[in-house]
Amino acid sequence: MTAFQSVAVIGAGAWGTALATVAARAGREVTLWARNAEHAARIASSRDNPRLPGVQLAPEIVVTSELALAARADMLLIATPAQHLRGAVNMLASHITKPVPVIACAKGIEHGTHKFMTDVIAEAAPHAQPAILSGPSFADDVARGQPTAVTLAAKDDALASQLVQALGSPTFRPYHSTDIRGVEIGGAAKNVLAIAVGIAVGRKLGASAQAALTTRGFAELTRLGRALGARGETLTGLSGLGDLILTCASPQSRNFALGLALGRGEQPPAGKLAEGEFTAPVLIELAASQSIEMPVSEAVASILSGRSTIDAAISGLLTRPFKAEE
Ligand SMILES: NC(=O)C1=CN([C@@H]2O[C@H](COP(=O)(O)OP(=O)(O)OC[C@H]3O[C@@H](n4cnc5c(N)ncnc54)[C@H](O)[C@@H]3O)[C@@H](O)[C@H]2O)C=CC1
Ligand SMILES: O=C(CO)COP(=O)(O)O
Repeated sequence: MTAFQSVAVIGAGAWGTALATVAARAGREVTLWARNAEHAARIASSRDNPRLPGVQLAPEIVVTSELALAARADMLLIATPAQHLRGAVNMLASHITKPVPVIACAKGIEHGTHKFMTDVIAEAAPHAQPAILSGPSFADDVARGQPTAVTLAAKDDALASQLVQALGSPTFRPYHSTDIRGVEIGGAAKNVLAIAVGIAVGRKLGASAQAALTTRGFAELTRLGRALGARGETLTGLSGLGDLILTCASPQSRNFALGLALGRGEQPPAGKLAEGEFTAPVLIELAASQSIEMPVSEAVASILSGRSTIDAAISGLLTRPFKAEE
């Protein structure tokens, strides 16, 4: 018997919808909250969500736009885009009057503050018990019940374990951890690096370049992680290397797809959230504040901001001084 019988998912996009399905599969009572009443009513009656086409919502999932209803749950999953997480938690804060696990499911770093998602939760809802869920998991795969494994971290290991018990099932396997920061860094940085790799593939630089860029991307993710106190096993685990491998290898990733389009000189896919676009500038600010070199992420940020052309950025990376591998 789990301590967390009911689950509310805040944000009814692709990931929120997939996570609602996960929680229902694990036997929880599930509420999926959409901020738009019309959108909620449409999903509630059609049992599908245009953000996750072809996936039928289990009949027992309650879809609502009433925040008070969702906020009653034993645990809350926040599945908005990273830059909207504070707004969502601010709305919930007055309902969180006792310790309740609030799990960040977004991947990113807040603009302006350089804060990671669990820090934003702690600040916006002081009674919340912040946790983070991240790892190689496309919403579509997860919702269809394809096997996936992720990391779920909370400050308290016993709590992280209980949350894993509440959400886990044979096809969705969370591994518990207390390395919150390590999990957050992997999820945020891999999106930026996936844009870089997508650009290289779009420019037809070859499979060897794809492997080299992914690996050097991992080296810079690790450098930042170490500087911010992340554990090595987290960085090489599901939420670090695992998610980087997935996202840097598949056009199913919206970040990779954005890079691919840029590399080919095409228009990026419309209406698709690519978090790396928002994370890139804040990631390099954060790295600079720690005196950490992140040349691949820096190249992505300069291309996205128009400070550099793709060809100049590639040439800049290829003509860096030779150095020891680290
Ligand atoms: N789609 C995926 O495969 C995965 C996505 N994620 C992460 O989940 C987060 C959300 O991504 P998706 O669901 O894919 O994006 P999406 O674009 O499909 O959906 C985002 C949803 O958030 C809602 N939203 C925006 N601001 C809100 C607010 N203030 N309050 C409540 N709802 C709000 C939007 O209406 C939309 O329904 C991102 O950080 C992404 O990196 C993580 C793992 C997998
Ligand atoms: O985070 C994800 C997979 O783990 C989803 O990747 P994209 O946001 O690039 O689609």
